[in-house]
Amino acid sequence: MKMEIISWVWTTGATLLAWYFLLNTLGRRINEWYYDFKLGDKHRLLPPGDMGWPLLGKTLHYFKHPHLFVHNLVSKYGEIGMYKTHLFMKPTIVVSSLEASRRVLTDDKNFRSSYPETAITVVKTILSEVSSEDRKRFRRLVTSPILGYNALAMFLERIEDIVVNSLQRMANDSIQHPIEVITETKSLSMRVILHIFMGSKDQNIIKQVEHLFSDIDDALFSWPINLPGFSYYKALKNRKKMEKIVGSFVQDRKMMLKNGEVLSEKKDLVDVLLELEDVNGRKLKDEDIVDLLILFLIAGQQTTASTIMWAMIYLTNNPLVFKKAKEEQEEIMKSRSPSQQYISIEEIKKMVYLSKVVNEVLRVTDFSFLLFREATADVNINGYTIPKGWKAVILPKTCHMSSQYFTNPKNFDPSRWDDDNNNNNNNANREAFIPFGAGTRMCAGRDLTKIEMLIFLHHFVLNYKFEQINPECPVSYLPLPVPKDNCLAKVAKYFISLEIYDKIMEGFG
Ligand code: HEM
Repeated sequence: MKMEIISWVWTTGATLLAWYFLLNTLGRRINEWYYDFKLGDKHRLLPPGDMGWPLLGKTLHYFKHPHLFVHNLVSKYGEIGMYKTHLFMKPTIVVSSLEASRRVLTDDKNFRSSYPETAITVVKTILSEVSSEDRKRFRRLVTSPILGYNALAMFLERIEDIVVNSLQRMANDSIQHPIEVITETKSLSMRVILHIFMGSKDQNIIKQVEHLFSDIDDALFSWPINLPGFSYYKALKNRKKMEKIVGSFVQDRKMMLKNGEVLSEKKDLVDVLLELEDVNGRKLKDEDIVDLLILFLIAGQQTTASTIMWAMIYLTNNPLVFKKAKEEQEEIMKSRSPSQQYISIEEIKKMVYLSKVVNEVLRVTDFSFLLFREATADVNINGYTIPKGWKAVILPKTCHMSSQYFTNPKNFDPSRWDDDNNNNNNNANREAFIPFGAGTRMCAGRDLTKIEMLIFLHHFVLNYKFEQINPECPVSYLPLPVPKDNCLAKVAKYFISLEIYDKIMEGFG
């Protein structure tokens, strides 16, 4: 009897295991067979890769660890630069080589922007809706107030006030308890965008928008389920409320502009947008302005917040870099006239070393968001085909961490950006530096981000110290890379005196 039971357990176990392997192998092949069949002979020109399970594809692998997902494809199939897979319910080619990435990002004829459904519905950007030629002209118009250091000069004082208040608040709060740095930098970057857009006069609206926005942002890459309890549902509801609030704000502004109540030197971005006209004398519609604000917030808040937080971490962990950056800022302060209160554009241009720090932080930060395109025709790159209707996705970090383009890519070394770089250990290929994308869709907020970071780091290296409570804390990568404890840390101002500073640090030790 005992022998029979043992034999039964063995047989059942072995049968289950065999079924598991059979189903696993078959299940994973079904997607592949389905697309091979659909493409006919063309499937022979697909790059190698793994299509994963039907519907789900490899989406969960991407969510688990975006860089590891791409890294695993490269390790398994070799450095061929393109791999087939299935993400967000669509057949997809992951593009990893610099040449292929640039080709996809800059070829507007054969590729269109194509983000997952949730992102498109939540953002609803007018920038995607207009045709290619109109888009270029329109984009130039609406982004001109925030592109270029000279255009941004009118917002410098405002940005600096927000930065100074934010650092001061971090230091004040740190006296009581450690703070979550990412929460602070998110609030900072949101305030910068809202103040630039709406001005500081409308604190009440800014507070309401800030509150509603956090749920919109969270739902960007969620499942598109529009039912109570799901984040997508909440995001759409909040978006509607936000449209109402910002819509009535835009109406008021229109009235003020009409009555000449807005002084030209006190203009906010919304005033500039309200006055814009295209070549045919057409003005932006109110709802376009609301869409643009939401687009700027979504595209700019978390990205900048995360980069500022990582800049604090990298500078603190690299004391020699910190010292060099501080010396440069001290030099700038020495040559400033006593009556000058705010950082000027000329001073920003003198922050040469700090700009290299910003570049290096942007290079090493683990941004995990993919840039999504869809092929509008069959496209051949290096002998492989991206079939019409398939997505092509790019993870800029793959180029940034490739030793082909950056020697010792894991080293944090701003001097790799020196113009006369003789440092053979740490070199940089500028062509491969694509944190803001490339082509006609390149980030519209890149100059704003750089200026915001330079102003922040100027004050940070001159006046503050920062210490993480859990420096070894693991990182979560989506939607953006942040230590899992939200970067719990203490921030202290130098001039409290080092003695008091040490006491604060001891208190948290
Ligand atoms: C560290 C900060 C930032 C990073 C890494 C970043 C990155 C990017 C990237 C990679 C793209 C290209 C997307 C694509 O090709 O599909 C993009 C687009 C965009 N970004 Fe940023 N961004 C940052 C900050 C900002 C800020 C502060 C703003 C505005 C306030 C902004 C506004 C935009 C807009 C409007 C687009 C869409 C442009 C278009 O479709 O024409 N970004 N960003």
